[in-house]
This record gives sequence, structure tokens and C-alpha cells, in this order.
Amino acid sequence: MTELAEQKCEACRADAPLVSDEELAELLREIPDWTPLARDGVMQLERVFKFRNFKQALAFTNRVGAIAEEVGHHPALLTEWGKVTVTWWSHEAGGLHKNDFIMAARTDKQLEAE
Ligand SMILES: C[C@H](O)[C@H](O)[C@H]1CNC2=NC(N)=NC(=O)C2=N1
Repeated sequence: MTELAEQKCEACRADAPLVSDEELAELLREIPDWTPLARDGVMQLERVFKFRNFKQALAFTNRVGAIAEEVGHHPALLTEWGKVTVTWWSHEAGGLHKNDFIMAARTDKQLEAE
């Protein structure tokens, strides 16, 4: 099985299939540091990353922004002194798609790129 971060994102479409409860449970096992949550009825994946200062938080933010631009699939990013909150969901599809799990796994790899 190809590692989640290496898998290919599909194009973001309104009718894209959202993950089932079983798929959610299975995919979460590959990204254990991420929390599934519902905001206004929309399922999302969220993780808070801690850093030594704002400069490191901003550099990480920009790395995540770059991988988002590469695939055309974008997170919500809250950058604070020493902290970055990253939230993934598929806006047009209105919930969690496999793309969001792939991008969460790729987000984790941006820590190594430091
Ligand atoms: C036109 C543009 O490609 C679309 O709006 C893309 C942009 N990035 C996106 N990012 C996310 N997370 N979900 C989307 O539905 C989405 N759609």
C-alpha cells in the first residue's frame, strides 16, 4: 500500500465522495496526531503544531502553503507566535475527502523539512 503522503490528490469537485465512517477510522490510523471534528456540520481534520518562535511558525506555514498551491487543495492556516493550527477539509464537497488525509500526511512531512 502506497504511503498516504505519496498518494495522488484528485481534483476538488462538489460531487466528490466524502469518506465513510469506516474509511475515516482507517485513514486516521495513518495520521494519528490529527483530530477529526465537525464545524457547522462540516467534518474537518485539525492539528496544532508547536514551534520555538514566530519565525519558525511562519516558515512552516509557508511550506504548507506551497504544497497546497502545488495540488490546488488548500487548508485553513492560523499562524501565531510558536504555534500553527492547520485545518483540512474539502470546501466544495462540504466535508472530508481522501485528499484531506493525503494533505494532512504531507503537512506532517513539512516538519521534517525544517
Ligand atoms: C477553483 C479552485 O481550484 C477551487 O476552489 C479549489 C481551491 N482549493 C480548495 N481547497 C479545498 N480544501 N477545498 C476545495 O474545495 C478547494 N477548491
